[in-house]
Amino acid sequence: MAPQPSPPPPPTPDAKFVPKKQVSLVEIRRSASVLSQFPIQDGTEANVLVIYVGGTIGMKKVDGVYIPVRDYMGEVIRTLPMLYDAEYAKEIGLDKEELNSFVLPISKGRRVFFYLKEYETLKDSSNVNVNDWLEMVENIRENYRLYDGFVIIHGTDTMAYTASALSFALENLGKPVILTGSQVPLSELRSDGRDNFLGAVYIAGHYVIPEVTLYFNNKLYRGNRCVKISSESFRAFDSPNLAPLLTMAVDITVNWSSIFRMNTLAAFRVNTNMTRNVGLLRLFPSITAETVRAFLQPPMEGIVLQTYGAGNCPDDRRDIIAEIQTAADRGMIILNCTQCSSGGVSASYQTGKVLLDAGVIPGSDITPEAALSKLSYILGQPNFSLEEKRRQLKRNLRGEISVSTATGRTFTFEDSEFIRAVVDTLRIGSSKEVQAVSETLFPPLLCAAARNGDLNAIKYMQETGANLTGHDYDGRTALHLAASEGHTEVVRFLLENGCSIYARDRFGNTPFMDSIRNRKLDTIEIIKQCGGHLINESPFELAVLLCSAAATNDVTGLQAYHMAGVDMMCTDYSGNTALHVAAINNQLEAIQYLLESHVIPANKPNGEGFTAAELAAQHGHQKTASLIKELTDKLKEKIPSGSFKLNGGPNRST
Ligand SMILES: NC(=O)C[C@H](N)C(=O)O
Repeated sequence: MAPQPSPPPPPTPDAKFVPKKQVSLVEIRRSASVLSQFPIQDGTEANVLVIYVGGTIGMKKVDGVYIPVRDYMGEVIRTLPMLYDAEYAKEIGLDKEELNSFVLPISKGRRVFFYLKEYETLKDSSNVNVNDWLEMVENIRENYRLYDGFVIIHGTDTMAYTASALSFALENLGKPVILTGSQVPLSELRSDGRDNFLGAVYIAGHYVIPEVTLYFNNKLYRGNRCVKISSESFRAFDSPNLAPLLTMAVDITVNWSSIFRMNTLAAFRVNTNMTRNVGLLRLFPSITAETVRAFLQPPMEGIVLQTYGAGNCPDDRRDIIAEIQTAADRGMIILNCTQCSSGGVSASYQTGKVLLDAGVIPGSDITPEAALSKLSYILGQPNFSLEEKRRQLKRNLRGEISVSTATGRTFTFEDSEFIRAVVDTLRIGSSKEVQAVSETLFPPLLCAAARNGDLNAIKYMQETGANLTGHDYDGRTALHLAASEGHTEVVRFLLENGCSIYARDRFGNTPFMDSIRNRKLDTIEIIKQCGGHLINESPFELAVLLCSAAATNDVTGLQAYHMAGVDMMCTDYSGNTALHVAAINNQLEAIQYLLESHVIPANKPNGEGFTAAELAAQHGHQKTASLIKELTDKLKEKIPSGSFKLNGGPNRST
C-alpha cells in the first residue's frame, strides 16, 4: 500500500489571532448606540449563546483534509440567509464582524439573536476531554442569566459523551442547552450542518425545554439517551430507549409529556465534581478472570459492566463472579449496562441475578455513555457515603433511565392509574369523594392536555370518566385552551363530545373569542360552522380591537375579526373605522386588505368628516393617500352593481 502522506501539522496559533473580547450579546445590544433604539422586548426576541467547541461542522478543507479553522464559522454563517438576516443586522448595527453576533430571519413573530463564542482551540471531538466539559459548564454558568438558551457546536464522535456529562453537571437546569454538529461541513454544498445549526438555535430561542439535549437530523433527543450510530449517515444519532423530545417537520411537534423537569425549587447551579477513575468493561465469551481482576484494581473507583441481553453474565464462570464480588465488597461501584442497543437490565434471569447478588447495581436502560458520566458524577461527590452513592446510582437523576412501576411499565401522563394513584394518596375511599377529586383534578389536566394538543391524553381521561366540559378554577374549559392554541383536531373532538362554544370563563371569554384574539383562523372557521358567533362583546370593544389591529398592520387579526362576523364598519370613540386608523398610521397592508375585502368604503367619513385618504394626507402619508384613491378606483371597476351601498356600507353579515 502506498505510504500514507504524513498528517498535516496541527494548525499553529496564528500570530495575528487575538481572542475576541468575550462579551455577551445582551451587553452588545444594550451598549451599541444604534441598538439602544431597539430595546430588547420581552416575548418578541430571544438571545442564544452559541459555544463553538469544534467538530466537522466548522471545518475547512486544507491540503485535502478537514481541519477546524478559527473565525471560519462566522464567515460562513454570514453567507447563509437562513442563518443570518444580513439586512436586519445591518439595519440595527449588528453586522460588525467583531461583534460576533448574528440574528436569524424573523420566525413566529420572534427574532432570535445569537452570539458565537468560539473556543481558542477548536477540536475534533475525539480530543475533547473532561477539561473541555468543565469549560463548557463554566461558560454556561457565567452567562446563564444573560441568555434564553445555549447551543454547543461540537464534533459528533464524542457528542453523546459530552451531552451526558453536561446533563449531570448542570443541576436544576431551567433553560435549554442543545448540542449539535454535522457530518458534512457547513460550507459544503450538501451540508447537514445548516439544518442542524438552524434547528438548534431556533429551538433554543423559541422553546423552553430545560434539559441538555442533542439536535440532529430534524430530531431533538435527550442528551443522556443518545448514542452515535453512524459515521456517514445524516441520521448519525439515535435514542433507542426514549422517543425524540421534538421533531422538526412541516410542523414542530414537541413531546411535552416526556420533557424531564426538576421537581425542586433550588436554583440552577453547576457541579463539576467528576472523578476520572471510571471505566467500561465489556464482557465477551471466554474473558479471563485475570483480565477482570486487572481492570478492577485501584485507582479504578467504579466501572460500567457491559453485559449480555437483559444484564446477564456467564453464571457458570464462578472465577469471574468471584472477582466482581471481591471488588464490590471492597467498595468498588459496578453498574450493569446491557450491550444491546435498546432495552435494559432486569434481574429476570438467573444469569442476571448472580450479578445482583454479587452487589452489581442494575442500570435499567441507561446508555454506556450516560452510565460512565453518571458514575463519574456520583463518585465525584465528596459528601456521598458508599451507600448514598449506590442509592443515587439507582435513581433517575436527569431522565437518563426509564422509571418503571411495580408492573414494569413506564408511568405516563396518559396512564389511567394516574388518578387512582392520586386518590390512593389522598386515602379517599367513597365514590362520592373520588368523584369530588376527579371534578377538581380533571379540568386542569384536560386544559393542560388541550393546550399541548395532546388528544390521546384527553381521550384517556375521557375513558377514565372525565367530564370534558368541566372547567377549572378560572372557568376555563379544555375547549378554551384548544381554541386559543388553534389545535383544530382537539377542537373538533371536544365539539363532537358536547363541549360548548358559549362557555364563558371568569373573564367573560368564550372559546370563540379566544380563537379570534389568538388569530387561529382555522379554529374560527370550525366554531363558525357550529354556529359560533359573538354574543355580548360590545361593538365599542370590538371597534377598539379592530382599530388596534389596523394600527399595527395586523392583517391576520383583521381577517380573524372579519371571519368571525364582526361588523367591520364599527367605529372607535373618535368615529374612526379600522380603515381610518390604518391610513393615519400608514399601514399599507391593512389598508389594502380592508379595501379589497370591501368591508369599509374608502369614502366613509370619520367622526370629524374626513375620509381615509384625507387623513393619510393630513398625516404626511401622500403616497398612501394616492394608493387609497388608486385602489378605490380599481376596485370600483370590479364591483358588480348593487352589491355595495356606498352610503349604507356593505351588506351586513349576520
Ligand atoms: N462529524 C464530526 O464532527 C466528526 C469529527 N471527527 C468530530 O467528531 O469532531
